Amino acid sequence: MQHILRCRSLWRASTLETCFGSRLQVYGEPTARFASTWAQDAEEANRGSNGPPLSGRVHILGIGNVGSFIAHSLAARSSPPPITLCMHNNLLYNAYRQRKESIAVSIHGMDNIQKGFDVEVVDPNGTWYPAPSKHDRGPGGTKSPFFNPEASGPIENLIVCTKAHHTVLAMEEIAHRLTPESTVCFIHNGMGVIDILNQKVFPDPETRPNYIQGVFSHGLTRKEQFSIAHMGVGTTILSPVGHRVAHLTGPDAEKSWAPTTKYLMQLLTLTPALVATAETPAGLIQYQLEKLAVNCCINPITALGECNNGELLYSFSYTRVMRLLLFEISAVICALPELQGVPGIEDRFSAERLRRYVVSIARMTARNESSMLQDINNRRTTEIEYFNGYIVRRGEELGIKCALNYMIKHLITGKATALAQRDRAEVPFSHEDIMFDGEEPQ
Ligand SMILES: CC(C)(CO)C(=O)C(=O)O
Repeated sequence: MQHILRCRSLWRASTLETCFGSRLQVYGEPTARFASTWAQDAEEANRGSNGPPLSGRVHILGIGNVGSFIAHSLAARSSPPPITLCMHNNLLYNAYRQRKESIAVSIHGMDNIQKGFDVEVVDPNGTWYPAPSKHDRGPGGTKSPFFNPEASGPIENLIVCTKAHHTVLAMEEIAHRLTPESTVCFIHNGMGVIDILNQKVFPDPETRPNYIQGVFSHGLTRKEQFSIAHMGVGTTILSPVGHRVAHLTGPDAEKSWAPTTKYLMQLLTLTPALVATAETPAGLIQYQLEKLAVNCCINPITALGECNNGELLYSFSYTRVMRLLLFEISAVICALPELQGVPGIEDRFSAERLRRYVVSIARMTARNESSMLQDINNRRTTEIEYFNGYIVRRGEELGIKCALNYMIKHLITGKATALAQRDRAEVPFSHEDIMFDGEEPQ
């Protein structure tokens, strides 16, 4: 019998299966889609539209751990699309040049290096310029991309991996290059960013780009700038979201997507290293809320207690605090208007089920320092406004008082402020921190 691989639609019964497991089936002939290149995918996504052909280029903004991993994963495909890394200053670009214009991901201690990315850098006036490649610069060539006379043009596909609190600022710098035909895929922890973005950057629904939102759960740690270690295989759950997306499932939903959205969904779900799957908007929000509950408990308690994730499980006091926070979180989630009518919500988001979920994640990541503990220790802004702050805001809308989440939010902001004040009195400002973290100290 001849065994040939054939693909299914982007939609899957369960996002817990892995990308390969679900997508490859032993059937008949290989379909064009599975065997296709990015260029064929771009052509297929554009079929039937009156617009110009798609270039298939993917821009990535926010080249931290997640952004580097996504850029690396796309470049490692058998058919890598053209990729542009968008850098927010010259220091970051120089750091990239020092890394020989490559991104390294280490898996089980073995570095896999990917090259061939294009780069654009924004100047202090907000104009983006393509950085000259190694070949264009020549020996001893110019160090600054700003010498390039040609400003960069419109963007078709943008993946934004900045942290929640940087996203609006970062988008303000690039919004003029996005059109209603563009698609922006947001991947960050926390919730509520798109609402703020719509208020501040894209108030007019007609001119706003299309959005995809992702929930990312791969375990990554940073070795150096543009060099990360992949510690645990997770998933990337994706769904087009926003006012243009029909709340349907299956091929009917795909028909309502813009060509760039179809292309980006196709490209990401067919990038093996991402283990990416397509969900409905209602499905995605449930994954986001589960992750939010984890982040509302593990992140602030470990940041206040200065302990790793596993240590939370061996303290009666910390587990009490977690339980009490989860009562409020569960009450808010179960009352959210966007979830009303979705079957099983009260069971999935009961305080007890969320507690078991949080405990399982704390156990799986026992030796990790949470991202909030790292942010606090490195004097970076925390994501608290988009974790417990989001619960408090949604609770206020629904008439549910979340006093404990409010208190936790202020304990974190208070701690960050006190540490910043202490540092200002004691430690001189260092330019190296900006260069290597890509983030300004608070
Ligand atoms: C799940 C958790 C808490 C793992 O450390 C995380 O996502 C984070 O640190 O932000």
